[in-house]
Amino acid sequence: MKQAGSILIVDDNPDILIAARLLLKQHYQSVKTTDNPFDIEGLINEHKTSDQPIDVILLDMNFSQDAISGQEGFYWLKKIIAQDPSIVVLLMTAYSDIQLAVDAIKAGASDFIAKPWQNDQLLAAVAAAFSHAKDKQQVGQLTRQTQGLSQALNQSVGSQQFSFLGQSAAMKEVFQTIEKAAQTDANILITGESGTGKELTAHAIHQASQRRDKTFISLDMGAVAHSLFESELFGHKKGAFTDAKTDRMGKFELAQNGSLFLDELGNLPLEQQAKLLAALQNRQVTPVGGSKAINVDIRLICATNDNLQQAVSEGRFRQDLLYRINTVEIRLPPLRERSEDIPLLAEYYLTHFAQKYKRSLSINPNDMHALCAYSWPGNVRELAHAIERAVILTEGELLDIRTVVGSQIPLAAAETPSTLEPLSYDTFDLEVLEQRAVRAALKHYQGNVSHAAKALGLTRGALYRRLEKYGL
Ligand SMILES: Nc1ncnc2c1ncn2[C@@H]1O[C@H](COP(=O)(O)OP(=O)(O)OP(=O)(O)O)[C@@H](O)[C@H]1O
Repeated sequence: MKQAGSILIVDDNPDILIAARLLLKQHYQSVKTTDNPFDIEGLINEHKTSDQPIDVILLDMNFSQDAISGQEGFYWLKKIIAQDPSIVVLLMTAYSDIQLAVDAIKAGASDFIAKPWQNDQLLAAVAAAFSHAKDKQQVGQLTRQTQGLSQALNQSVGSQQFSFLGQSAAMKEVFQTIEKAAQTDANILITGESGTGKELTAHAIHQASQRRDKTFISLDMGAVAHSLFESELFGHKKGAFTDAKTDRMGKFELAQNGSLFLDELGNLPLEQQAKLLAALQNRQVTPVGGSKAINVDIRLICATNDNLQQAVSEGRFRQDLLYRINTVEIRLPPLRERSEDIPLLAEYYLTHFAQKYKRSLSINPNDMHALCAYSWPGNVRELAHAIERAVILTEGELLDIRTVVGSQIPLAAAETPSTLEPLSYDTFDLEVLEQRAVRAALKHYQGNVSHAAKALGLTRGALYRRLEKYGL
């Protein structure tokens, strides 16, 4: 059986080309020949975009008639190495000269063959060249992976990992789903408003999975220029576009055997959505400017604060891609719907930032109620930032909540239901009055369903049913 691999033979003597080709063709899948060294560059490029990039070149050292210095061989050898350092070059000359051989190897050739050759000698030299080529390709692949990983690492320095906390029923359900889904290789879609902890959830899934010892790679689609999506996801080959100075691995390859987290997925343009879908279906990616598909084994975790179902109905997102990525969906509730978590989070971030800024601070219980009553439109991120700001600005030992979100927090509001707007009695229709009470409570508690429900003497579920009933 022929071995996979591609050889190019360059010699100005047609007899040599025919003899070498006939011999090597019996052993290798692709053997090309040329008598003109000026063709080399074009042939390398042509093969790069086909399925069989050239692995080994057998290169004559002298092309002009009677030339014996070998200088031409050295010239073309250097050009080949500059164009594609992963190609292995075997030099050939009719003038066996030990000094030439040493110089050729110093200049980057893998070996040297004297013409006329013994067939078994040539075959042994070519086999060694192929094994050298394989090593070089692996080293190149590992170098690119290391470069990509250190780049990804640099990007994540600064984005500190916090504990993932929650004691509300909603968050307990989220934690349970994470545990269950992490055991499988299912694609997971995390939805939720900004700052609700989607990125923390993605890390938690990776950590709870069998892939925890492999890489976790994330890509913020919101921060990538449209023209670069494909290259960021699938990588690119050198020269694929103006700025592609070297081969570069995409995030799929970097996440090989690990987890790939695509944040802000709703930003992906339709054209790239089709390519992402194909990559997920085939479990293969093809770098931009390349032709060889690479097998990938990743768990995909996506996050969005967009409503993707609505994006589908508006034609901004592909239905088939949505089906592919949301095998399991985890919805992170906004903080205002789980105010039971606020004391835990506030204490956690207070301890963290007090330690960071070397302060000793506590929160007044009344102020904790105020924090719970506030609607936190920026969710946990806003709460964490607010606590940090307050730790920095507070002068005494009690955290100064006013500095946290200024006048936005209705201090002690949770304790003064008398401040609710009075109901008007132009009717005694209980349904109308109930509707007004619901509206007033929601307005007063700035949309915080838990607090409004408590003030109305309802469970949250009962309040939700009324919201639905009255179309609120
Ligand atoms: N349950 C939680 N426990 C502790 N910290 C949390 C929790 N949820 C979120 N945070 C903190 O809030 C900040 C925002 O979280 P994260 O980046 O995961 O949110 P996100 O939903 O991905 O936001 P965005 O959509 O804006 O990217 C982070 O500092 C994170 O540590």
